[in-house]
Parts: sequence; C-alpha cells; structure tokens
Amino acid sequence: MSSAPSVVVHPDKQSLADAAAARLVTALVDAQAARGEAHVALTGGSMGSAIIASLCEVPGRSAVDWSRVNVWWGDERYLPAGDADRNDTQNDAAGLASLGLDATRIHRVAGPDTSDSAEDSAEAYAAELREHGAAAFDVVLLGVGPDGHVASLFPHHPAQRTTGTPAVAVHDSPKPPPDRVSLTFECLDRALEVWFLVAGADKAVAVGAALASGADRWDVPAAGPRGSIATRWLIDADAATAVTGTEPRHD
Ligand SMILES: O=C(O)[C@H](O)[C@@H](O)[C@H](O)[C@H](O)COP(=O)(O)O
Repeated sequence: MSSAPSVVVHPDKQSLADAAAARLVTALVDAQAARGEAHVALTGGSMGSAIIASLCEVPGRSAVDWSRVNVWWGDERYLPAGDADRNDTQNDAAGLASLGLDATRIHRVAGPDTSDSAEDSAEAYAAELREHGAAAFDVVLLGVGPDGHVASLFPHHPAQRTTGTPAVAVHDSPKPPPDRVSLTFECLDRALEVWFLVAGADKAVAVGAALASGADRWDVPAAGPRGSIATRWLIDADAATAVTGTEPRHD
C-alpha cells in the first residue's frame, strides 16, 4: 500500500532544511521507540548536505540515539572513497561525523578503489541491505533534479526498470559523473516514509510534473516512489510555483 503525497511549502531553502531536520529527529525517535533502531537513506545534491548541516544544530537532536541509526545512501556517484564529488563525502563535509553515529552503521557504496565495477559495487550494496534487513527504510530522503530524476533513476533510463534487487549500477547518467549506483524503485517503494526535499526555481517544473495527476515515473521518476506510511514533498516557495491540483500547506 502506498500513501498519497502531501506537500508542505517553506519560505526558503534554509527554513526547509531546518524544518526537515526537526521532522527527521522526530521520525528517528519514533522509529527507535518502535523498532529499537532506525534506518535512513540520505541524499546527495545541495539539499542532501543542507539537511545534514541543519541536523547538527537542530534542538532536540540529543533525543535520538545516534549510535543506533543506520545510515545509507539513496544513490552514490561511482568515484573513489573521499572524492569530493561523492555524495557521502559531501554529507561528511556537512557534519555527518559530528552526529555521533556508529561507524559500523554507516553503509557507504563502494567506489572504484574497492570494487571492480559499478555492477560489483551495486551487488555488494544490495547484499549489505539484505543482510541488515533494511528492506523498509524508516525514512528515505530524496533530492529531485530539474529533469525530475530521483536518486540516480533518470527519465527514460533503463536502470529505472530494474527488478529483483534493491540496488543497481547506472551508466550514462545525464548528470555527471556518468557511473553511479542507485537504489531501485522496488527498494524505494518499500520505505515507510519517502521525503522529497526540493528548493529553487529551477526545480519548479519538475515538482509540478511529479505531482500532476497521472504523472508517469518513466517520464518523471520523482512521481514514482511513495512511502507506505507517508510521502512528503517538503519544498520551498520557489520550487512550489508549478504545483497544481493540490492545496499546498504553507508553514
Ligand atoms: O547524486 C546526485 O546528484 C543525487 O543524489 C541526485 O539525485 C540529487 O539529489 C538531485 O540531482 C538533486 O540535486 P540538487 O539538490 O543538488 O539539485
């Protein structure tokens, strides 16, 4: 079962990041109360780092037992560990380490320095996901590209159609770098909550298209993933200008 999307519009990118961080603290506390630990998939891109930076400052963050938070990535650029263009490196630079996570629960995607190919890396990541039983993330955070992509699932790209595994190698990505590893729709669809974090006028058309009734994820991947409990579009006013047919809530 999947939940219908809800939309919350924040005045600007910073307030969006701060509010999403506060919301994430609550979601992680709730997940730990219910299941003892929490699994969250982080995102790359500008919002991915913005929410980490906000998380490091948000009041109430000490209510989370960070040593029992499992961190994954919705996608990773297939580059060596520590490369400045990797999503995890950018999240690290935004302050991930200062949260007090247990290093053994930070699940990074292998790059070309420790794997033979993006396929091998995706396979290892899929095995790790299965081993940790993270078939259903508590929260998946997703940025959205101006073309409507999420994670590394791009419009009309065959990787979108992968089934039978939670992770896939992606080649010929239209957004550099060309080689990536991504969670599959099948995996994203099992999340309890999916949160889209989107700021900026350059995303307005993609947001409008993803939320339009009858949107097809083959054309607009962001129309695809839905959480079984909640599907939240947490966006700023600039990204909200083409949303029609729903009544966005302005915080
Ligand atoms: O590897 C990546 O680049 C991503 O994970 C990607 O899916 C990103 O989240 C969107 O492209 C939005 O990125 P921005 O927020 O920077 O526009």
